Amino acid sequence: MSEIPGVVVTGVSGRMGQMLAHEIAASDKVRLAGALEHGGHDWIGRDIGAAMGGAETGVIVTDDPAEAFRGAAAVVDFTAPSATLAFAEAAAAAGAVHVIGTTGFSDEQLDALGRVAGRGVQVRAGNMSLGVNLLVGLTRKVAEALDADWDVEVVEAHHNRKVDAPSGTALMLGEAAAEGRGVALSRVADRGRDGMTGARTRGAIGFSAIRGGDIVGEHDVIFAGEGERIVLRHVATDRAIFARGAIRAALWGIGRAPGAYDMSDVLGL
Ligand SMILES: NC(=O)C1=CN([C@@H]2O[C@H](COP(=O)(O)OP(=O)(O)OC[C@H]3O[C@@H](n4cnc5c(N)ncnc54)[C@H](OP(=O)(O)O)[C@@H]3O)[C@@H](O)[C@H]2O)C=CC1
Ligand SMILES: O=C(O)C1=N[C@H](C(=O)O)C[C@H](O)C1
Repeated sequence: MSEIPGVVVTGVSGRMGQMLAHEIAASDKVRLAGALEHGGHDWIGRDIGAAMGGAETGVIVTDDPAEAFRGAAAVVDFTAPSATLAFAEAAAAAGAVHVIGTTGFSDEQLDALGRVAGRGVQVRAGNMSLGVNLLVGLTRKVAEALDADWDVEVVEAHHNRKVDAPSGTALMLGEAAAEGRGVALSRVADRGRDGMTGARTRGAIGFSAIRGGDIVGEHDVIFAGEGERIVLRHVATDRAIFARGAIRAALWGIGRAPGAYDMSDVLGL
């Protein structure tokens, strides 16, 4: 019988890190093989189960990626762009699948990640949930069917600790709308209205971000026409949906050829 694949969680004290550690512990398909935090974090050297306020697991939190990734089948990473770039190199060197949930990358950082994908398996998505990835397909389809008389607006809402905007999900949805219209998002995105902006540009894809309280993640894609409006909506109420998607991506990536994949590959959409 083959061994259950070992998965390392980076940023393990974070909102997603802790959710991942719980979901992996509850899974019979993967096991927690390592837990990582940055140098100086007060969880370093502690058992991850105890640090999270539960029973000991035998997995000690470390700040050394090379040590944590050695022998692991996958690394699940929901941290910050600069940390994820370093983890990409370390995961490729260790031969581990790198599942990237981190958002907020610059174009240069995405190029750098792409270069590492020549040497390792990366599965990256701004949203790992089944619902959002279905919504991406719906958005593309609706955008294909409508012309630029229909104004596209992506509105997202998140908790007050989120540091990047627009959200990774909003950008996925904007990309899908742009693809449906056959245009490059970079040419039509309208990402920050304030003051005397002038009238809306025909064909623009607009983005708005709400930040408040403990909102897990909500996304609307609005197609606003003359006399009618279509609203496609996803509401996340539990971060477990992202963690389960990430575990599914980790299992899917094992044994694949090096390259950059996303959740549509994992889910077969
Ligand atoms: N793709 C998806 O489905 C989803 C993506 N996300 C994205 O995941 C990311 C994390 O979100 P969230 O969990 O809410 O954020 P948190 O701030 O709660 O967690 C991030 C964690 O990463 C740690 N960290 C930062 N730098 C390093 C490093 N160099 N080495 C190790 N750990 C590090 C942080 O430590 P410290 O706090 O000490 O800085 C923190 O514990 C964001 O980019 C978010 O947008 C979130 C949910 C779903
Ligand atoms: O930071 C978050 O919380 C989330 N981030 C992702 C994003 O940027 O879209 C996914 C989800 O919406 C939660």
